[in-house]
Amino acid sequence: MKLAVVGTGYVGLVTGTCFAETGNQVTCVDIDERKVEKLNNGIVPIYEPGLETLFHRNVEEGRLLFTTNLEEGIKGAEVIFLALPTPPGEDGSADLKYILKVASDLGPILKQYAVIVDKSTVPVGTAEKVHAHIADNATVDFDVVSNPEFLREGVAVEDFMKPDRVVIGTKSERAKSVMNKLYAPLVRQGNPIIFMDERSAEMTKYAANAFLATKITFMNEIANLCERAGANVDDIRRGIGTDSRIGKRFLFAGIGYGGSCFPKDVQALAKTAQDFSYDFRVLKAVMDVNDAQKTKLMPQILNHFGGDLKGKTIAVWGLAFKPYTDDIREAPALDNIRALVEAGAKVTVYDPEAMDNVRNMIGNTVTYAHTQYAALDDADALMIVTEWPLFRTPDFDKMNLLLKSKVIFDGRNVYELETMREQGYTYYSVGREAVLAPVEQAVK
Ligand SMILES: NC(=O)c1ccc[n+]([C@@H]2O[C@H](COP(=O)([O-])OP(=O)(O)OC[C@H]3O[C@@H](n4cnc5c(N)ncnc54)[C@H](O)[C@@H]3O)[C@@H](O)[C@H]2O)c1
Ligand SMILES: O=c1ccn([C@@H]2O[C@H](COP(=O)(O)OP(=O)(O)O[C@H]3O[C@H](CO)[C@@H](O)[C@H](O)[C@H]3O)[C@@H](O)[C@H]2O)c(=O)[nH]1
Repeated sequence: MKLAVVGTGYVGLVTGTCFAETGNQVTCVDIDERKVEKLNNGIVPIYEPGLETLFHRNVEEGRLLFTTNLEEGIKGAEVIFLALPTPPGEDGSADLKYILKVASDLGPILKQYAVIVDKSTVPVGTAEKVHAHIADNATVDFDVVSNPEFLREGVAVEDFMKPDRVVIGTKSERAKSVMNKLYAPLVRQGNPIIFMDERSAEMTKYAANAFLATKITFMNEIANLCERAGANVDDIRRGIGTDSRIGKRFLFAGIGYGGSCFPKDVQALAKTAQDFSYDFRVLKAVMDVNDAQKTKLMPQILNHFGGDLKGKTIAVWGLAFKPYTDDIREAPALDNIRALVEAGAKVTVYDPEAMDNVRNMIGNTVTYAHTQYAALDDADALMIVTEWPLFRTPDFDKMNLLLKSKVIFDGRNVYELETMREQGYTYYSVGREAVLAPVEQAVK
């Protein structure tokens, strides 16, 4: 099939590349000239395991093209995906200006029937608005379909190629048959295409993200209670995750969820509820708890150093909002760096992928280390914010030589308490007892 993807951000690039991989002819359109130039020069602007290989294969074989010209990009396309940003507006609602602008632009340049697909995360009623904006000046027949995307950054290619399910919102039989044909190679593993109306599809996406954010937040609250009650949240995770009604995934307590989706989508769903005069109390609590959770280690850090971080150096391992991505949108690392600097600390950071993005955002507020160990040189403590695999099995001998004092504040429960005891560390984590090094115990 001939496809167009408008917007070559995370979702657009993965959508375009993966559909090219399943044999379609794809043209991706973006208004960002520099991005399109990079893509045309073979540079993939995001870090996503597995994407580059697919990208290069499909570009070389001529199935994946990039342009800044919308009219040229959609020429002959049977399906046009809108993978455009929907950032939070001032009131928390999803800002539809990018989508509706492209919808208006599409009207006069559509030359034959096409299925226009909302791939972006958009509030209930958006498909109708997109339809109206295109219809304003269209001369041909078209359908607007809601097809929300559930991929996770870092495993986006796998999520896209082997989706748990594909949700398609449309009442048009013609559009259904086009979408069925397009997705057939991806759902052959037995995972379903679930058809529904547009509004339900739009709401499904927000319900999924809000549910997962709530699940994490619930565990974070259990963790906070565990610390007070002397229980271990990791044991509780194993204890409840084995119940198939609860499930093992997304039960990891830590210093809050971040990223480009959960924070904005929970907020947008709360705003939708407000628009329909519904008081969605659970969502308000989720946002509140997550805001506080992000810097929950700060009181312990301040307390450990006697209330003041002046003259102290704190090493931070991990900046991306989660491992396997360079994305720092709403990353808890940023909140913690701000809090550490405000408390007077000198901060040295290391992340395998996200350093350039942080440098572009906060410049020289912090020192950037070349390796995880260089970050520890002369530091008074280590803070772990993102659970990159290389932080899990470090060379403790090396660490012990570099750190000024053996203190770790771990926001992602990367180490076993026993390991920390054996290594002689003072170790604070989330939802588990604090481990105090022998010398610390003597002081207390
Ligand atoms: N990032 C994710 O993991 C993820 C997963 C599922 C769903 N989503 C949703 O998908 C949507 C896109 O997210 P993203 O992270 O890919 O966004 P992004 O901000 O990374 O990329 C959006 C792209 O759209 C381009 N653009 C803006 N206006 C344009 C126009 N008029 N014409 C052509 N291109 C234009 C931008 O230049 C940018 O490259 C959002 O609604 C998001 O909530 C994101
Ligand atoms: O047990 C867990 C799982 C995740 N997180 C945090 O939750 C955030 C989001 O993680 P994840 O969901 O893996 O990343 P995203 O790439 O943001 O993906 C989410 O948001 C996307 C955009 O809407 C959806 O498509 C995905 O299905 C949805 O998982 C990160 O900060 C994680 O550290 C936890 O704290 N504990």
